[in-house]
Amino acid sequence: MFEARHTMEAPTTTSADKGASGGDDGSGWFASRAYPETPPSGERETPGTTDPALSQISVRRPALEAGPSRDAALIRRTMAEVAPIADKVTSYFYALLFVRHPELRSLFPAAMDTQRDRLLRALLTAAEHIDNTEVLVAYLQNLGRGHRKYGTRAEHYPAVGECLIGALSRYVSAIWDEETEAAWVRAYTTMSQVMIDAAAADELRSPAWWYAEVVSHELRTRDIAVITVRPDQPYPFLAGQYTSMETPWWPRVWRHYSFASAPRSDGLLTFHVKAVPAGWVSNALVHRARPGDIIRLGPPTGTMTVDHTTDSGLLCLGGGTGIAPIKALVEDVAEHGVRRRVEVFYGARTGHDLYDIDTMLRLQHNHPWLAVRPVVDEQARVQLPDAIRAYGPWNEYDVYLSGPPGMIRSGVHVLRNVGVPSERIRHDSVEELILADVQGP
Ligand SMILES: NC(=O)C1=CN([C@@H]2O[C@H](COP(=O)(O)OP(=O)(O)OC[C@H]3O[C@@H](n4cnc5c(N)ncnc54)[C@H](O)[C@@H]3O)[C@@H](O)[C@H]2O)C=CC1
Repeated sequence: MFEARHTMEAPTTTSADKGASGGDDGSGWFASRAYPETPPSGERETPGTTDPALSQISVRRPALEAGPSRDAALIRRTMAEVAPIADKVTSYFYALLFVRHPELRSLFPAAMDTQRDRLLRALLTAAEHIDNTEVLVAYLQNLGRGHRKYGTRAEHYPAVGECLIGALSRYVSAIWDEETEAAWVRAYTTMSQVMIDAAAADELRSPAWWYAEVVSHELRTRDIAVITVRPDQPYPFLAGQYTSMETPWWPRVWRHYSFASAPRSDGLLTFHVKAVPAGWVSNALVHRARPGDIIRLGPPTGTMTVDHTTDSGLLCLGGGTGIAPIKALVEDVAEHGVRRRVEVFYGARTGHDLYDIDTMLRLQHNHPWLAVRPVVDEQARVQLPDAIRAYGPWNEYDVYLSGPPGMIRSGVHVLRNVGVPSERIRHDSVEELILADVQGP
């Protein structure tokens, strides 16, 4: 069996679960420029610190030239080789991990099918942005914070890194050489350090997860429920963000749901859940959950939030349960009290599937700046994104897309077509959405 020739460096900050201090400074990444102190819009976090442990990391990080680096090229080449055989590589990786480190098995769900996609997605995303310090560091920090709820600790990262390199070297042996391995060791060490630091910093300000009690459960259609929960402690978030949820029936299986309301004074959180075929978590939430049940919530995440520094109009497209965060955004605009035009196109397959239309029409009734336009597939001659062509112009609007991945893709296409600049278009990652509805085996 392959043994990594380079030893994984031990993390430089102490474990996230030991109350270590740490910051979110991602300086010293592949490029020479420093990571900016202000995170991308919507990210709520404290600026980077000058923790001595971190300056130590900067020194130890690879000092590479700005621009596309040799390491980045080698990593991209590996990932291009891995892509067509991703399933095999990830299966082998987990086999290696659980044989060498059986104590880590309990951190993962009993059924590993969906987990496999997650590792690969994380790697592909990291490889894709390896030359874009800002995007990559923000992504990894988020990943590090999100890993706290799994019970991940700093000392787990070297084990994962060794098995990852073991799996890669075995399956891309044709191009694997010492230089490639050294590039992976450097990249993984740096990436895991960003995650560890972000987790440690997050530990100082918020719990790894929240317990929440279901306080109401309303079946709106045969397969859609509106569920309201009360977290056991304050849960700060922004309208337009989403969270991860674990039910008592499927331990360690987490699924993403958007907040369907802006933050409320009573602290309650509402979600719209559609039971998808073989979707374990969604079926449990729709058909099994009842008031009194206790679920777990991960931290809030996502950047599909309203920029309150401008008064541009908002164009919102919500397809199916994708209307949930759109409703939260409308409430957010209403609470800020600034008169700005908000146009919502709400798409569904049938009139019956417009399960939240009464709420949206009530909001329209109360707010003269809001227009809500239902688009029902079986009545409209065009699909949701195309429906916006009959209105506009939209090039001065900030646009929010929320719904199935196909709708997001075609929505971006239509919007670009009608002249909306890409920097004005916001939506959650399509990959996240695909994972949100992941099927069981
Ligand atoms: N529950 C939640 O909090 C959230 C859910 N989502 C995602 O929204 C989706 C909702 O699923 P369903 O309610 O079953 O929606 P659905 O599949 O019934 O689609 C809703 C509407 O979106 C439009 N649409 C769908 N596919 C399209 C395509 N390829 N091109 C153009 N328009 C298209 C159509 O107008 C359709 O009626 C899921 O993928 C879910 O992950 C997104 C954000 C939040």
